[in-house]
Amino acid sequence: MKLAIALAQLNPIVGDLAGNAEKAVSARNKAAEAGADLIAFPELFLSGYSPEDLVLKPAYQDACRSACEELAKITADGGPAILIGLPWVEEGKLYNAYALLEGGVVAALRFKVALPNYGVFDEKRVFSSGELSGPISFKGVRIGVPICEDIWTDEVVECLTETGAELLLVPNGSPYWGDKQNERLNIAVARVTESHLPLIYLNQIGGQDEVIYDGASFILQSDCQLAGQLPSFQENVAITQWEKTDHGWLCTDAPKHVPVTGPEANYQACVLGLRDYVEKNRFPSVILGLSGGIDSALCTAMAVDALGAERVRCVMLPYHYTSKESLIDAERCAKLLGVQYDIVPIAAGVEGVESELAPLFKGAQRGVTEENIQSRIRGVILMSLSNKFGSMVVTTGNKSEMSVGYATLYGDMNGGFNPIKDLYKTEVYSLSALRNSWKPLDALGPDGEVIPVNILTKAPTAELRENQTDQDSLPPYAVLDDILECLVEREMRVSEIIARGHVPEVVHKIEHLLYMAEYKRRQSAPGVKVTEKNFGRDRRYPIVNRFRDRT
Ligand SMILES: Nc1ncnc2c1ncn2[C@@H]1O[C@H](COP(=O)(O)OP(=O)(O)OC[C@H]2O[C@@H]([n+]3cccc(C(=O)O)c3)[C@H](O)[C@@H]2O)[C@@H](O)[C@H]1O
Ligand SMILES: Nc1ncnc2c1ncn2[C@@H]1O[C@H](COP(=O)(O)OP(=O)(O)OP(=O)(O)O)[C@@H](O)[C@H]1O
Ligand SMILES: NC(=O)CC[C@H](N)C(=O)O
Repeated sequence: MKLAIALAQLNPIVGDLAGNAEKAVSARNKAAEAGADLIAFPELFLSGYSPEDLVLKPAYQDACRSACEELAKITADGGPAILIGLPWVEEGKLYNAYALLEGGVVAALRFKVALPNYGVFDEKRVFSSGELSGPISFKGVRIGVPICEDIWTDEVVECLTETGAELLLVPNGSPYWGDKQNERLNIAVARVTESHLPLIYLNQIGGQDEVIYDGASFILQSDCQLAGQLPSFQENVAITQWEKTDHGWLCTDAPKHVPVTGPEANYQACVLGLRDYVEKNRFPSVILGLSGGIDSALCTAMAVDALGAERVRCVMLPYHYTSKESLIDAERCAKLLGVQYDIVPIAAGVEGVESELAPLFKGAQRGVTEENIQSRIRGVILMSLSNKFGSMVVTTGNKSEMSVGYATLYGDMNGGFNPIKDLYKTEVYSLSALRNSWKPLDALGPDGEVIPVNILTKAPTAELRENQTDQDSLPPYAVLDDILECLVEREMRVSEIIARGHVPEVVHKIEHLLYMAEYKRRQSAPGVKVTEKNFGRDRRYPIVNRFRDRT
């Protein structure tokens, strides 16, 4: 017996039920042409993943069900059956469901059992857990459909194996972070080893607010050999061929792409996250302040790779402290990337604000307040351009700055989305160097050097006062980033961090700054998640917090 299964690794839009159904129909048409018996879509594909609290709305639940019943009708044509995820209400309970659409009707339904409730997930908040159940029968083949988290423990697959599953097809909404693909492979290998069943791991791609899905779907034979691999960060409808042998089902043909990993994957995640945020929110274009520094240069490169140079506008906003070097570097970067570049001096704005405040500030010392006025005037100018032309402001604070509050509220923190929010400054440097020698396949920007080398080699400075460098108030970024990674990602004790060789006062100071900046992060724009613990959905700390680790 043979079976052709199409795998639709596609990019849905949350709430766009008609658009997602249309994508499903067009993928099914392709699958039909290729002679597929069945086409499978990722977790909650019809509703878009993750719908969060939207899924609690009765009107949305009804709309999802209607869209599913409409989609089912097309399967009356005898073409490929459809496996698709959607929210489903049964006896007053809301489930994360996977449906088989066959012969014009919803022929079978299975409900997710294991609801993830950690990190970026809150599924216990919105869904009821399904009962353990057996496989779906399709053309006499018993297909087990554990849904995403259902394979992260052994219980669900054990039940499917005991109830006669011949093949496992796992629909996923599995978010990207650095080493995720390895973790997925380990989990999948464990389930295959226990069950002796081949496993199809089908993930979606795309950005949904701060969370990025990288696709990278794969197929394991029952002996754990990798039988197929779909691309990372790209839509793909793959046809896979299956044959029943004496030893069970064997995948005889499937595409074998090479998955993207490491820094290249982080860069692609940032580009995809920015592109989907802009496109899915229907912005015509984006605008950034280009300072001649590395953060705004990398963000501009990412924006051009995501949207094309014609949809990216940069503005240099010089003041007295802006060096000639910055002006040259910013202009050169804009030229290399081919973006519109304007210069709008901020002196008149800054001086206007300062002179109005002069009577009130009489006798007070000049300092950070005046530095922040520069940043805020830049923010006003960028937001004015945004209002006038509809372009979204891209904000550029990296994870090191966001950690210690090294950014001005209502100033350079203005903006709608931040592609580098989860990249430490040291990674901003390494990804900038990487982009000068490589670009993603689907990048819309130019090849070769796009970030002038001088931007990579000079000392970073906010240029808010004479001869300022970031290191005046912060330890070198290599030290800062190591301490932050220990505190944020690894939740290490201060004593353990000191034992790594860091100066105690510095570690205590960074810990203090990290807690003190929580209020800023709560008001910050969302940005792409690339680590296991981002600021936003992952790391949820209180703002009022007197705890300091003195153990
Ligand atoms: N817990 C809390 N909850 C709510 N609001 C709170 C608060 N604590 C302070 N605030 C408010 O926040 C204000 C202080 O925040 P803010 O006005 O941002 O100012 P602040 O954090 O004092 O200064 C900004 C810092 O960022 C640095 N910076 C600025 C611009 C660019 C860069 C760069 O290199 O990228 C660095 C700058 O050198 C300075 O160290 C206070 O005046 C108060 O109004
Ligand atoms: N002179 C300027 N012209 C245009 N935008 C600016 C200017 N100075 C700052 N900005 C904007 O404010 C952001 C914060 O910049 P700042 O120079 O203070 O520190 P930074 O975090 O080191 O960033 P960068 O590396 O881009 O300079 C910049 O990324 C940029 O978007
Ligand atoms: N949507 C899910 O259930 C995903 C959970 C799973 N642990 C993952 O991150 O891939």
